Amino acid sequence: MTPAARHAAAIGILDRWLAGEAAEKALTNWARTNRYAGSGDRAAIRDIVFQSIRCRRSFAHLSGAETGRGLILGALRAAQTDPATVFTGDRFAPAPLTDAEFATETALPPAPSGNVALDCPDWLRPLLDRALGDQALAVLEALRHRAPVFLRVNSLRATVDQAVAALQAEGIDTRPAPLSPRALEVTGNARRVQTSAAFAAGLVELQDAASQAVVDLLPLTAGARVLDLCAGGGGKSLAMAARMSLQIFAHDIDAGRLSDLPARAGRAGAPLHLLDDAEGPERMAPFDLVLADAPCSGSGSWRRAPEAKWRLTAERLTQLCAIQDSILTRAAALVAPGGVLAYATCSLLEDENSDRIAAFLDRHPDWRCDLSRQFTPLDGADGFFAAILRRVD
Ligand SMILES: C[S@@+](CC[C@H](N)C(=O)[O-])C[C@H]1O[C@@H](n2cnc3c(N)ncnc32)[C@H](O)[C@@H]1O
Repeated sequence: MTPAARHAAAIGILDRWLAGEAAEKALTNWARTNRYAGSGDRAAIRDIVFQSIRCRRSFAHLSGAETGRGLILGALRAAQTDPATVFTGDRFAPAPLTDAEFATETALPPAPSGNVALDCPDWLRPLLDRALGDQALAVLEALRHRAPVFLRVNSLRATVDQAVAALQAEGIDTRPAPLSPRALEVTGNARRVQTSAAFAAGLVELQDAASQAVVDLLPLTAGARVLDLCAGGGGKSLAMAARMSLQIFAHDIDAGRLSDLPARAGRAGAPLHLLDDAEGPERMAPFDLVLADAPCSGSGSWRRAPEAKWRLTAERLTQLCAIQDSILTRAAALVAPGGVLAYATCSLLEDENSDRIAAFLDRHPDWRCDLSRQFTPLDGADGFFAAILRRVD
């Protein structure tokens, strides 16, 4: 496909996204009905679509229209690319600019500023300012760009040097990521990772470096009984299993979220025990450490999942905070005397992080917070929060 044809495809997909369809679904549907597109085309279209979603507000401003066409016209203007090279009207390319679109071409709107330039919903800005202080602008700017791809070297299968060499032999370049000793940033051929022999053999897992750093903070001791209460895909369970020999129990309110975990654990050589509803966490309690990696706004990972930035509402945030409070209360009751409750989110907002810990400590005066840490994209990876809580004897 020509670059213009890829942009034409992105316009159609963005229109469907703006009409309410999830971006992944719109991309999949497009690929199903356009089977001539190769993997390189699909990847390029996906990049155009996701970058337009990240920068929805500033791109729409630059074209004066929040439509698929408007977002792509704004993207081209932001990149200082002549729109006429894409809006050619050739076969498979977008139609030439209309008179109205061309008018904004000759009299460009003023450069975006403030929250428009930062692609930040207005209502969220005070919350981000409160959480991030003078780093807010730099973090918001970072969230306008694509995230790096990180791997975790699975020490149950390989040393870091062995994994780097195996990846290199398959043409995948990496460099150490400073946030965690087993984290690698992929610097070349990231798209080959999931089909590589190194991945199939369990040498590496895809996992954000800050997510790995959160697991590094957990005060684990060999042989401990550990519950991953909100295990989801199991990324943190697998990372804990790779740190040392533990009895790990993985649970999620949505059992479907755990469905890939047995295969992932098998590939990684990580012994995990999945807890279904019948064999629930309460029946298997107490645990030496309970990790509550709670559902959240995902504001720390808006580079990877930018739709969430525009979907989040104040009402949804209030609901999430209530869910986080109830998960913390439930988790605390599962911890053995002298044990640890670890709380984590991939959020940048204090509302979901230190405020939830403060509210928990108000409700549970017999607990104290030993440590808390906020990671932001300025640390090099996704935004994450972690707090380590202990019951006071
Ligand atoms: C942030 S994700 C977990 C990510 C996962 N720990 C990882 O590292 O890959 C949050 C998970 O919490 C689950 N969840 C939501 N409410 C829950 C609850 N009340 N109890 C347990 N899990 C819950 C969701 O289904 C979701 O899978």
